[in-house]
Amino acid sequence: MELKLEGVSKTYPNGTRALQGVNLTIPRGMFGLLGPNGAGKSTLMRSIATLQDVDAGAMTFDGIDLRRDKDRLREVLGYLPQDFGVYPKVTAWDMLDHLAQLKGLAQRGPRHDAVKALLQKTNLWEHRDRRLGGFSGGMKQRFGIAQALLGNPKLLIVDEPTAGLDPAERFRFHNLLAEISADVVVLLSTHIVSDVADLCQNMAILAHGNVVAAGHPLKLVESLHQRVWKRFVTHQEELDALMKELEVIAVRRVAGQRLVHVHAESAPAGFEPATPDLEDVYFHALARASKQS
Ligand SMILES: Nc1ncnc2c1ncn2[C@@H]1O[C@H](COP(=O)(O)OP(=O)(O)OP(=O)(O)O)[C@@H](O)[C@H]1O
Repeated sequence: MELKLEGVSKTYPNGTRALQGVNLTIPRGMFGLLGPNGAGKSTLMRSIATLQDVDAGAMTFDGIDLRRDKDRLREVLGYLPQDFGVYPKVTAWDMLDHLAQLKGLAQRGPRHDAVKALLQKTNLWEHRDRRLGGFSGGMKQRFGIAQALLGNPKLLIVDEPTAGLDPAERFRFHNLLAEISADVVVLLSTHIVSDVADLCQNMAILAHGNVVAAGHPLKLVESLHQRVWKRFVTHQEELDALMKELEVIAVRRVAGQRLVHVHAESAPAGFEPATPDLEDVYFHALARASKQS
């Protein structure tokens, strides 16, 4: 069971090339799709969710041709969109029950069993009679996952689900996704690097509609071993000079100071070795991509 994308391209009518020949193989488990704003993540998510058409390329999931058999894909798809809205005056139970009916769960008994199981799974059972308008951001996102899981999907797409969640809610949401991903393909789109570092067995980085890096997060980090160097800088002029001379991949704030990470085959003067992490992989891939474009 895998999702396969080959040469997927999409240009909007205004000429924006949102996807430029995307090739990806996405196996069972959590797959993280990282990219900055405008990289094309949502375009790709909506296209896989059969909500919009691509111009070229092939997309298949478990023997289903996504471009031809949209209805078959929808039967096995769960989708939590980026802008998931809820009816504020409706209770969690009533809303999920209604959505379950729309999903085709016609018989009351089995439907109620499914609704109950999903509210329990997402830790919302005790809040079932509360109106959705009173839910916190994290509770709304967990409700979003409950509705996406109706009908036991085999492919679950979640688009930027943790934006705006506090650390405790994010942690809870991560645990929920990790639990679900044992049985299904979960495609998580995000611009938060630590979401992918914490959760995903496989990942890709998208920039300007292109896949600029893909693989196992730890292997990608390993590929930068002894190639990332760090140094604190105090003055802007120092930083400007480094930017000109070296391949600066990130400037972070650490305890109020600026810490520069550069990519180089050996230590530049004044730099010491840094232990690379997924942020280095991400910024290095983006820097390489913007140089090439
Ligand atoms: N309906 C549209 N018409 C024209 N251009 C669009 C449309 N939707 C998206 N775009 C453009 O396509 C590119 C990719 O957008 P997309 O929303 O897929 O990126 P993203 O990676 O999901 O970014 P974000 O995190 O900001 O949602 C951007 O340049 C965006 O402005």
